[in-house]
Amino acid sequence: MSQPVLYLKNANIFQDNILILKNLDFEINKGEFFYLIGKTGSGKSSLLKILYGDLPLIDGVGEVVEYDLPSLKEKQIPFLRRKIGIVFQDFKLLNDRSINDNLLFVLKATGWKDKDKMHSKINEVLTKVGLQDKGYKMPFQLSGGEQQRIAIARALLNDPELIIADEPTGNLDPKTSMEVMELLNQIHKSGKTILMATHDYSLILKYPQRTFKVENGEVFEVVHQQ
Ligand SMILES: Nc1ncnc2c1ncn2[C@@H]1O[C@H](COP(=O)(O)OP(=O)(O)OP(=O)(O)O)[C@@H](O)[C@H]1O
Repeated sequence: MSQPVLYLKNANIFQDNILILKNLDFEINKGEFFYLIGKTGSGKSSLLKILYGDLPLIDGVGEVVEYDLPSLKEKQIPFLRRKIGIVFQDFKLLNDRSINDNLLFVLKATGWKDKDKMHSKINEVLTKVGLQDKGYKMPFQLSGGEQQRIAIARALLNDPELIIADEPTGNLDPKTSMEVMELLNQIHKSGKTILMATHDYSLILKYPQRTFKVENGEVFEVVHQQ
């Protein structure tokens, strides 16, 4: 039987006491790949923030990777984030250190201690994204597409149950966007659950997956025409 990695029921999402999304009701099962589409300002990021604990769920019920959202405590958030890999539009790499040190920083911050295990994990995730020979470089020495692949490698470090990608191709040219999509697809095929927000319909047409649309404060599933 399929198992939900996340669900929201009767959820209303607020930013600064303003209702942004109402009556959300959806679930994502293990191994699925979902898009969240919608115009700028429609509320995609707000919805994702609820899911990774950056915004509290104050109205409605929901669970993400076995964490109950309405009762989520501040001190649980780092543990929730270990089970979720998050990829942002602007990569969010630390520019004052090498790629290896960026990855090492995350491992240490999430409780890893054994040096050999950390090095082999870094090698494993860099190999997954095809950048095993770039670990010694500084982020600014890499192209935008390479930086995003490093950000995806970073998201994989703790073997997350869910990957949340917020406009991961938003800063990339069309060709590089396709390369990042190929990589996300490959990661999906390896068994990961992915939820990706985008406003780029051409990506969805090229890589069709189940799609939720955010519009006029509501979220509903879009049925693709075959
Ligand atoms: N921290 C905040 N405080 C108050 N209002 C906010 C905050 N963040 C977002 N909003 C408002 O919430 C609404 C939804 O924003 P959100 O960032 O979720 O949209 P989005 O669909 O992700 O758009 P984008 O693609 O531009 O990020 C917008 O009207 C925005 O102005």
